Amino acid sequence: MIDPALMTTAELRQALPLVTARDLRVAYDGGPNVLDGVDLDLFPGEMVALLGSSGSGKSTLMRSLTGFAPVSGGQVRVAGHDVTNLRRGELRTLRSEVGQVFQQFNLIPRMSVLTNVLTGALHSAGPINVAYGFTSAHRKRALELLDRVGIAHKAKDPARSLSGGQQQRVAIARALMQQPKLILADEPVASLDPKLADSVLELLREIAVQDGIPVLVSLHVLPLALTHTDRIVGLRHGEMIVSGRTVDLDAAKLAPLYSDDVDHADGFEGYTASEEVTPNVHASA
Ligand SMILES: Nc1ncnc2c1ncn2[C@@H]1O[C@H](COP(=O)(O)OP(=O)(O)OP(=O)(O)O)[C@@H](O)[C@H]1O
Repeated sequence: MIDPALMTTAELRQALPLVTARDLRVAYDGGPNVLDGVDLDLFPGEMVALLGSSGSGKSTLMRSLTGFAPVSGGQVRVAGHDVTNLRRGELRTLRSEVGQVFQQFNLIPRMSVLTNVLTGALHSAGPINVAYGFTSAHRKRALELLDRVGIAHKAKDPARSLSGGQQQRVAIARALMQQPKLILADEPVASLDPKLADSVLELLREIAVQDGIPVLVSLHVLPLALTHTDRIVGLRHGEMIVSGRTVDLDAAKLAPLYSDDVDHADGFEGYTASEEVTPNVHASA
């Protein structure tokens, strides 16, 4: 290991996790733990897949990182915030620092693409008039981000007129508008065909690397996780039973995540990491 005293500030920043969860437990309404002793580190610049069958706790884990889950034990730190013990007003700051991308894009359909991206600024700017309250600097930045995600030419179009892949790019630009320290993407490609899914995940990975932030992405399609991420963590019944570098993992090593999931179990038969698409696995997305 390199002596920390010899590292530059930038190197130190890369080496420190932006997110740490230790022995994290979550229980809804006094029920059983749906997350049970989860440990997680997320480092700047890496794209990490979160896998697990339906109900294993993927969304709950993401919600725990933004203070939306009823944590019953353990610790969570995100970008310097102690999420389980936030000071007054700190929750808003935390949420403004975490960009979120969802399966259904969550755009305002009748508003323009540009306005949708601008709404990303509301997290830090507070309640301002959506139509007239943005500064020219906001608009300039939103247009730059649309250019970055490849759809600046659609800026004036209503969001509803865009394809699914384009809408997800708008949602990513909106998340970037927050200048996030972390991006959480909850099944961001589950509504897209495989080719668009590849391109959206490539974009997210590029952002992780170029902006030096962690991107945590939950996925249902194993080949996508094996192709597009640096690390994979996997939940089963709320416990993290897989955690490793993607290059060290394959479908066989990930199979225990889905051992009681009939759809995925079928999808593993004859699957190797080099196959681009496993129909049964895709069918369940
Ligand atoms: N608001 C809630 N109230 C009570 N139980 C909940 C709530 N949200 C989730 N759960 C339960 O917590 C467990 C984990 O759910 P979660 O949505 O985190 O799983 P998931 O892995 O994201 O599933 P999926 O892949 O289907 O989205 C499930 O048993 C679910 O029923």
